[in-house]
Amino acid sequence: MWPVHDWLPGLCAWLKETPWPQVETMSPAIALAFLPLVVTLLVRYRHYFRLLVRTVLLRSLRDCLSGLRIEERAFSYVLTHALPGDSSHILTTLDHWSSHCEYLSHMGPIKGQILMRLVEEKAPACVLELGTYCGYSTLLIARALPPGGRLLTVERDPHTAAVAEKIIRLAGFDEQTVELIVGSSEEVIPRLRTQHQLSRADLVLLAHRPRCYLRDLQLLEGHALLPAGATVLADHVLFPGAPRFLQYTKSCGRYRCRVHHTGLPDFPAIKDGIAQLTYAGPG
Ligand SMILES: C[S@@+](CC[C@H](N)C(=O)[O-])C[C@H]1O[C@@H](n2cnc3c(N)ncnc32)[C@H](O)[C@@H]1O
Repeated sequence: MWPVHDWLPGLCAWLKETPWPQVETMSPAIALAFLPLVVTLLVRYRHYFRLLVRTVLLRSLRDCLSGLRIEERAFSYVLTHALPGDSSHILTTLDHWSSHCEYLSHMGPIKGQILMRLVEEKAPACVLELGTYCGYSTLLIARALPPGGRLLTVERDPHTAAVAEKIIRLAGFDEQTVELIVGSSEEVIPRLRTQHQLSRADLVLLAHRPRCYLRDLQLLEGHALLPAGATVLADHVLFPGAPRFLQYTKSCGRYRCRVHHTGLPDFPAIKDGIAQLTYAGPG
């Protein structure tokens, strides 16, 4: 799940560009004159308001009413509707729940296709994912791994990780194939070699917090965990956006970069992108 403070600034950026009048000094007649502007903004940014309502207001209301977190509600739905051992069915069940019941901040099927296609094409022996959430993208990667391939996935929030663990095991992946590490990326990355026997990550998915992507990419470089030719995928590089990360990867001369343009799941009008980088080595 994206913390509100990650994406709300992006939403507000457009509104900030508008020169708002000094309300306290305004007469009602002038205030009324601004009504068309307010209506125009509401219409123009309706998709962002709808997203705000679904991801913050309705979610908080349901959390209060049910006493459960959204991840736990998603898991209950999966348990009662999906076929155990069938990762494809679990993925479509999560998509269905997100579209028809409650909006889940997962990767969704369109970006999911890009991710799966790349994993199949690159056939990585070791994959590292930062930001497991409910395990949606984890299942996509695990399904596409070559025989003997290994996936390490890192989730900071222990409650979310507990749900992801159950979904991953329900789909039939054992701990040899998919290892879930509970902890924050900046603490886990330096311990990957010694505590988790990961000497290189052939493919990395950054899906945790766009504002941490640059720091964590540099940590991976610094700990020599990226072999030359490694693929790094970074989700949400356009919304909420990771401008410093994109600028670094384009200007440092060690990455080939391409952005796949997509929309958010169920909000195609909100433009987003997934960056695909190829690491050339320390140079
Ligand atoms: C947008 S969700 C990931 C969605 C997931 N990849 C999917 O498609 O289902 C982001 C997740 O990253 C986790 N997270 C945020 N910062 C993190 C960090 N520094 N290290 C590890 N996990 C983090 C959040 O708790 C959240 O569960």
